[in-house]
Amino acid sequence: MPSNAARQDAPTHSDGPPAVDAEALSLTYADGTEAVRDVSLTIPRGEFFGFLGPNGAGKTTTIKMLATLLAPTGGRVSINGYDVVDERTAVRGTVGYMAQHVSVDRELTARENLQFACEAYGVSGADRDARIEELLDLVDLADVADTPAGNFSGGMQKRLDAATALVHDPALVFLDEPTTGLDPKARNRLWDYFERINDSGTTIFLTTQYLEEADALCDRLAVIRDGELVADDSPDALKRRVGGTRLSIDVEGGPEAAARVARQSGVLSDDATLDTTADGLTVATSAPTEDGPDLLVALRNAGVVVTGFDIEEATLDDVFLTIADEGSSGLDVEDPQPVAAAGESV
Ligand SMILES: Nc1ncnc2c1ncn2[C@@H]1O[C@H](COP(=O)(O)OP(=O)(O)OP(=O)(O)O)[C@@H](O)[C@H]1O
Repeated sequence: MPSNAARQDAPTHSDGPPAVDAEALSLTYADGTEAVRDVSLTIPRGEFFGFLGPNGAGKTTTIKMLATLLAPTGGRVSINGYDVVDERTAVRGTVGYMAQHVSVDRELTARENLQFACEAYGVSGADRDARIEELLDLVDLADVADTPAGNFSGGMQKRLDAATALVHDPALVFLDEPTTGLDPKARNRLWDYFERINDSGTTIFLTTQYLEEADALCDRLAVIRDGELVADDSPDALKRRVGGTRLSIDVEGGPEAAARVARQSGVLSDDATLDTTADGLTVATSAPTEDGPDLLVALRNAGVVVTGFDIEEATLDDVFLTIADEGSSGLDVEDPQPVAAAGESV
């Protein structure tokens, strides 16, 4: 499985204008739905960027504005240096778009699908054949280049679909939930492929339902909720902001006494947050190696019998749940709730 750590050497291609430079971007539909509100976002060239959010949050509306398929009703955005309203054609020449639903022609072979895409994007002459062979190799379809796409598995069709979005060698490619419905093996192969195109310098703007996918691939993530950006950071920084590490402590006789000891002992660090479970306590903390042992000692000294102890790293699921639980201000809160305040609700 790919990892962010392994990919830190990927080129960033920071020369030239950013891939995406949006300022107060907004879109209100004709029926009054404010789908996107005041989104400001800069994505440097070469970044592998993930765009996450619950259903109806405004992801597709945002992508459509960036790809010039919808005109913003407020704000401005330039793509690879071109304005999406005033320089639409130029923007389109620099972006590729892989929609959620496969759009390959099942009657045509893999090579014919790519030839068709070349015609659509105006790729011609000697360049065209070389580009097609290069893409067939890149997505591991060279051996089946002359097989109709209708005979391909779902994963192979997705790889072909992704290749068709790249025939004109775009600087930026939008991948809208590209692995939805694929089995884990097919998903992993597609991940390899996305990493390869990113390593070759293409900026990637990915939306996905799979947080594990975002975690594995993306240098940076933004989260949109109710049309507004509520987070924009690296996957690791987002996890730290929802508590970093969680201690889970099971006790005998219900959680109330343990929660009282934890609250009154004063051993937990200032940024720790305390919650109760059916079997005991959870403590979200950025200092697990101090808070864990100190709390266990305090509990033992107070006569609370500990029956289980576990340490879990925060995941992107926790980031997502925090947003769902706390509303749009969830991840804007830099300082988590202090222990004393959390204790009031115990
Ligand atoms: N053509 C439209 N007219 C009016 N409202 C729309 C239109 N398209 C989308 N919306 C609304 O705009 C909001 C954002 O929708 P959008 O499709 O951008 O969200 P999304 O994050 O892509 O959701 P999903 O993950 O379900 O695809 C939603 O409230 C949706 O109902």
